[in-house]
Amino acid sequence: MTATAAAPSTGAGRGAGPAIDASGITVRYGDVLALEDVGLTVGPGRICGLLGTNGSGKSTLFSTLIGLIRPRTGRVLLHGRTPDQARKAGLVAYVPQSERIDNAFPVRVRDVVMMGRYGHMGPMRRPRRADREAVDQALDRTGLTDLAHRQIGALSGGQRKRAFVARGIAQGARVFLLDEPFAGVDKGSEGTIIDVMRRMRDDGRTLLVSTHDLAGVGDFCDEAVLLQRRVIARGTPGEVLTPQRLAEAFGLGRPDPAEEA
Ligand SMILES: Nc1ncnc2c1ncn2[C@@H]1O[C@H](COP(=O)(O)OP(=O)(O)OP(=O)(O)O)[C@@H](O)[C@H]1O
Repeated sequence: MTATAAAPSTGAGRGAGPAIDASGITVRYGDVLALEDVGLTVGPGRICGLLGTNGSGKSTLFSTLIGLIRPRTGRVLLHGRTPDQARKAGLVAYVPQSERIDNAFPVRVRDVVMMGRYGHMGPMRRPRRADREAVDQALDRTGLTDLAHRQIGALSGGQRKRAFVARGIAQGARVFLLDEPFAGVDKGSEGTIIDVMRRMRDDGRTLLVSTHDLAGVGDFCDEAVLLQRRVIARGTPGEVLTPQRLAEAFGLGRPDPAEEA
């Protein structure tokens, strides 16, 4: 499946073309075909669920969207910019499954969120009032104001995820790529993360969220993509999460050495 063609644009707000526009993406790791002709278009202010079994290519797609992997074929535009341009402009934030943070590392939540402002500061990285205000707003948006002075290592997994989302908000990112935000968090934290995501969408930000939580997808996603090396289905959660399509995705999830060659 390929993406809807759209004229590149330089804007990053609502109504300025797709926030995420990828087409014809093929990625190989040696002999392993990880993504094949993948297309994805997500409009501004939308939450899109990225669904697929282990090994279906979700992390590879994230890495491609953020420019860490150069696809063999295909094209990615984020708000009309290449991944490198979008990253340099701070337009995109990637929240991986587990941040490599040493729990004993003495850094407060507020410091982590302030890191999102580094691109806005001079070489001395001395925060100005605008930086402090952006951090306060991001902490508020993610419900972390009361934990701002807590050590990052003293947070729960869900709170830590919110701290990294807050860093992206402070940075001014418009596109968020969230890799398994619910992994290892309890139901209460999951609800809080969903509230945060909805608020971000209401602010006009765009979220691509990989998840195994198929039951919850209809609750918080406007649209969904079912990935199994290729795009098997995309549309509303109701259109995508049909028993037949899920069976297809999970059936295709079994290794097929002949196809991987
Ligand atoms: N560095 C690598 N070298 C070789 N093969 C890789 C590499 N990274 C991923 N793969 C393979 O590419 C395919 C897609 O992997 P990817 O990590 O993108 O899947 P995923 O959907 O994110 O999986 P999970 O849900 O387990 O995180 C898999 O077959 C995987 O084994």
